[in-house]
Amino acid sequence: MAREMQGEALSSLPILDLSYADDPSRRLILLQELHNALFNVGFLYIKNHGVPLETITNLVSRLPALFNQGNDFKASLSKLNSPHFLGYSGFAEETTLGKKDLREQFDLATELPVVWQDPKNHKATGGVGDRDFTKLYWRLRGPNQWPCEDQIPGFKNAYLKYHDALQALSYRFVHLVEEAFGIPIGTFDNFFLPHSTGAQAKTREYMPPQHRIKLVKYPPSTENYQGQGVGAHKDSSGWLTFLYQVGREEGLEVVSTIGEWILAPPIEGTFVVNFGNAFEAATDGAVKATVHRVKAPLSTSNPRYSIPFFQGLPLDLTISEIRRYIPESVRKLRRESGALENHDSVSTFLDSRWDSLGESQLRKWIRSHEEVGRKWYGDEVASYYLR
Ligand SMILES: O=C(O)CCC(=O)C(=O)O
Ligand SMILES: [Fe+2]
Repeated sequence: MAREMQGEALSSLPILDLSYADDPSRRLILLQELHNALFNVGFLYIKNHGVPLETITNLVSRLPALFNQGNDFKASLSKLNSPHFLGYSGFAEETTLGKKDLREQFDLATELPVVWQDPKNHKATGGVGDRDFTKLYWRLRGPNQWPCEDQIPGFKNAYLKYHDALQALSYRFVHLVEEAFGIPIGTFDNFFLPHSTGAQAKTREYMPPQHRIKLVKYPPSTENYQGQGVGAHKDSSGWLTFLYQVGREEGLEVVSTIGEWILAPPIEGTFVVNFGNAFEAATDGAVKATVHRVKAPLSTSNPRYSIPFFQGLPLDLTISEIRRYIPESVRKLRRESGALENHDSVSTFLDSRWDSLGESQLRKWIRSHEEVGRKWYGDEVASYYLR
């Protein structure tokens, strides 16, 4: 409790109590706070979110053992084994803004089979209905690489439970966003749920998406300066992000509305929620994908662990399709407050080549893991996306 109060005092970001959603006398307060967080801040905490503490602890308690495994274990789960960019990437292997990110990570996702069809073996119309599974971006979808059960006992089960709880939370949260947008609850269900009856007439059926979860470790710095855990960025892996910050190690910072870095410290019992590039693009910038970064822990600190859940979208969905669901009353909020920011990552969606989520995701993954991209997609494809 003391910790929670300290955190709340430290952070100037809004903390929304999701239990208000079930209380008719307070629901409106929650929706007003959400409206403010969506359109004026772009970053928020949620508490009383309904994810059982045990579900979180079961996964979190296995992180030290997972990251303490030796190089052979980590190499056996390397992302290089996976055309889906799922698996381990080592310390300082990623760069943001031209600098190494001082973190290591396991990328996991919704456990799903491969759907991609190799055009060499299938006709180009080899999809189901109007879906063409020979499109290269479908190759992003596929199963996880799992550690051996005897090496990290209970890991797979703990991960799957955590995934399902976060998926459910994310869908529930999207319903609140719909309400805050003033559109019927369930409008976006078509994107997430199989055979949903959706609140609006369907344009077409989508395949429920694959969500991504990163398990991240930021070790204490070995030098006397504080390096970059991850450089300033907007999230590009999904629609909404639900971040769990483990323990008490601070480091996450967010750009405020007046352009200053503010701390987003861990607050017990909360998730941090923020919005990805696709969300910013779909709302014409009315809801911003807020820039954030993580400072590496000091040499005297403990390691910092975090678990971002990136809510996915169907790969064959386009930003123009999503825009059709966003009312003018929402989109004009941005236009009233100024011009669209010229961020490459958001304006990417304004280029018709990357308009589909699949194209933009394939581009993003190849650009951040070039070696994996070249290995599984070939030099010609990699060069196309790296241009
Ligand atoms: O580790 C964190 O707290 C944030 C990580 C993050 O922003 C990301 O991986 O996109
Ligand atoms: Fe992020």
